[in-house]
Amino acid sequence: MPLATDVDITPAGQRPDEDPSLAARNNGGTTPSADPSPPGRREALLVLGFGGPEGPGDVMPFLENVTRGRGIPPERLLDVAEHYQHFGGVSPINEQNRALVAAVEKECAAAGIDLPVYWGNRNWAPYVEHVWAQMADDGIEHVYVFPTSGFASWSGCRQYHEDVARARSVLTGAAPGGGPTAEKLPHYGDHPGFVQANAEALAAALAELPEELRGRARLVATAHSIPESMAAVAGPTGGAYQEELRRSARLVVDAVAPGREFDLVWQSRSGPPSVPWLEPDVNDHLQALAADGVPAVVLFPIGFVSDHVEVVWDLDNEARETAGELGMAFARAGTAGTHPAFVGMVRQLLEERRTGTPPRLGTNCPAHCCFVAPRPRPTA
Ligand SMILES: CC1=C(CCC(=O)O)c2cc3nc(cc4[nH]c(cc5[nH]c(cc1n2)c(C)c5CCC(=O)O)c(CCC(=O)O)c4C)C(CCC(=O)O)=C3C
Ligand SMILES: [Fe+2]
Repeated sequence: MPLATDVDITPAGQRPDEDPSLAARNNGGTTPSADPSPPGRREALLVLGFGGPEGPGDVMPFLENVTRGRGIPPERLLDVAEHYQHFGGVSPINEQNRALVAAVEKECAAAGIDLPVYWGNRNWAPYVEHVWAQMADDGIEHVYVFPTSGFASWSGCRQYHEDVARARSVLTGAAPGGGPTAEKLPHYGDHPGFVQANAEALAAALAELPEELRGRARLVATAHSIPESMAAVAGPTGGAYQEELRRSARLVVDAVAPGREFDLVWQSRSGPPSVPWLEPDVNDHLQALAADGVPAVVLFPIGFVSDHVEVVWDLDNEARETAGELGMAFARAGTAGTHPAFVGMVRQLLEERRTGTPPRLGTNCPAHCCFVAPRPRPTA
């Protein structure tokens, strides 16, 4: 399948360019149909990930892909590059997504669903653009897109729609219509499979604490901070990022300790200090808890689906160190990963759409939903 020239000549490490007109396009071309999957249509599932570097030389080009045109200061990039270099320049995220794909393939096969599963990324190879061309080549006519993010916001939902639209827009030649049609699967932070995977992890983390501290430990959900301006427009009526995360965390805590108090705080803030992002930061929050005499904390990163760099660096190193300095006991719950309940959820979301369950939030987003205007790209 030939690709548009500007994509073909994209050097390794540089993401194929974005088409700014996509930002104004409803849904990025991923509107689901209300009908069930027609018999005989050749379909696939695409696990759409964030992407991450696979070696020291990949780190800076990866970071440039992620932050292109987003006004992130160079000092911040150098700082984050160091986090990646602590892991030899390799993010665990790609291996984790490969494992998820393998688990979902197995799950689908066991359920008698005969459908290929592909994997593509926004910010690193295999780029979604190239996987789209591959799927077109393989004769796929329709793709269900499962993003590795279950919540609203430009970063967590709309950008995945835009990734698909970009991938479709660069296809030429044999598939001038953009190759297979596409639909994104819905938000899943409140799905019983996601909740069960996180609840079991939270229970296990709580059990790591000395017994006498478990009852007094504060349960603290974390998610990626985003700019306040992005949070204000998340979802059809705004504020959906925090709302969905809070609901998800509530369901997880209730599955472990019904009605128990918890906090929702933010991690991994980026951007210049002059731009307000969601607060409090998890480290500041630990300070406040310590000042209140809280002796122990259990963090559960509800906003992420695997233990990637944001989790293993920002929580297992930075937040753990903060807690240590404050004399608080610390435990961190694992993410959904390849928990069977989470893998089963992916199959269920797919089956629901194939049998015509009405689209839910995250599938058929209205035009203004989560919309963040692209910044002008820096000129060379
Ligand atoms: C809401 C959200 C999620 C959850 C939803 C989802 O999962 O999609 C998420 C996930 C992730 N974020 C990740 C990494 C990064 N995010 C960055 C920057 C940013 N994230 C943002 C938001 C989010 N990010 C925002 C608003 C920015 C500022 C730039 C912009 O306005 O777009 C930067 C730039 C450097 C910096 O941190 O400043 C990096 C390196 C990784 C990969 C980890 C690995 O490699 O293991 C993952 C899964
Ligand atoms: Fe991020």
